[in-house]
Amino acid sequence: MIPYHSDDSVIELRRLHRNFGKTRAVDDVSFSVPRGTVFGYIGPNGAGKTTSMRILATLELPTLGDAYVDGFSVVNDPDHVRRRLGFMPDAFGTYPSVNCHEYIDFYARAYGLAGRQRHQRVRWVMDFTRLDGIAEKPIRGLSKGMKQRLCLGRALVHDPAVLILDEPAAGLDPRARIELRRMIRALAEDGKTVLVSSHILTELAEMCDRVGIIEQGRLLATGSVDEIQRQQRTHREFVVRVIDHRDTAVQMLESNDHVSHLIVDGELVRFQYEGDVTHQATLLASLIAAGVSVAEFSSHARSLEDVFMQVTEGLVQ
Ligand SMILES: Nc1ncnc2c1ncn2[C@@H]1O[C@H](COP(=O)(O)OP(=O)(O)OP(=O)(O)O)[C@@H](O)[C@H]1O
Repeated sequence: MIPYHSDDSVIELRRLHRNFGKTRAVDDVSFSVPRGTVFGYIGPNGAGKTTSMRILATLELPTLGDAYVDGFSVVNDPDHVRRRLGFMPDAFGTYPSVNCHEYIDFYARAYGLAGRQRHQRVRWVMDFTRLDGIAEKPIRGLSKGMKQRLCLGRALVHDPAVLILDEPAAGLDPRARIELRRMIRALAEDGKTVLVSSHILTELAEMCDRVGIIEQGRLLATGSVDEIQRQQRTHREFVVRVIDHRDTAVQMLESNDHVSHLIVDGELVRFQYEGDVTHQATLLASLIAAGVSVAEFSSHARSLEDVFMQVTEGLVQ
């Protein structure tokens, strides 16, 4: 079978749909991930991340559309896909009395590795994921961070070109999260292509080259974290402190086409403003010309969490 490649994309979702009864778990999602890059798949609970990842891992079939891993279709060539892909699910099936080394070795055998090649690969995985210090420890005694490293090790054992990691940082302490980020970046620098999910944008921001934000099955925005932040900057948050003629100020702001989400909080009037700096200057001048006493007129850049909240309110659709 000749693989399909539209460009240098190693992961590609093309108009992917997956329905469960009336639930549109994945609703017309398309994006691609170039070789050697990390793509963050971000969305709230129930957004459709796991379903898309399970389709890529050939554990679920799409209702419509297709997805490609290294050019091979998950629908038509699942065997080729499986050989190229390591999947780290969000739930970890445990074998409590098996130790870490036995677990990784078992998966190496399951992937058909034998003899010296298996020995070397298991050693590499144990070293890379820092499991070698706890090689003899039974799985039942592992911390959450150790279990996540073991699960990542399992996904790496057959040296796949593509990694699909479903919420790998969930429940990790800050140190374990930093270690995970380093490992994922090292894998990308080694040429692997990574799709990693989370419901927290800040958790992924530093490790991802690009991110996609998904909600209710629909992809709302894609781009680098900077690009997404810049797209949202047109909606800046403003705070105006009005010490006299507040009602006039509110009336003027409410009738301004660039103003939305206005909240009055004592002397403070907060709102979102969609307009460039010239419009902002005109707005301030017109408030003062109307006799409003403005003691403060300020805007602030939105945090990543604000951006996420705004995107997932559907403002970008
Ligand atoms: N096997 C299934 N049968 C019925 N509905 C399902 C099934 N799998 C997922 N869903 C539904 O599809 C939607 C998307 O779920 P999915 O698990 O893909 O979201 P998610 O973004 O991974 O969420 P979370 O962060 O909570 O894991 C949800 O409404 C979920 O209830």
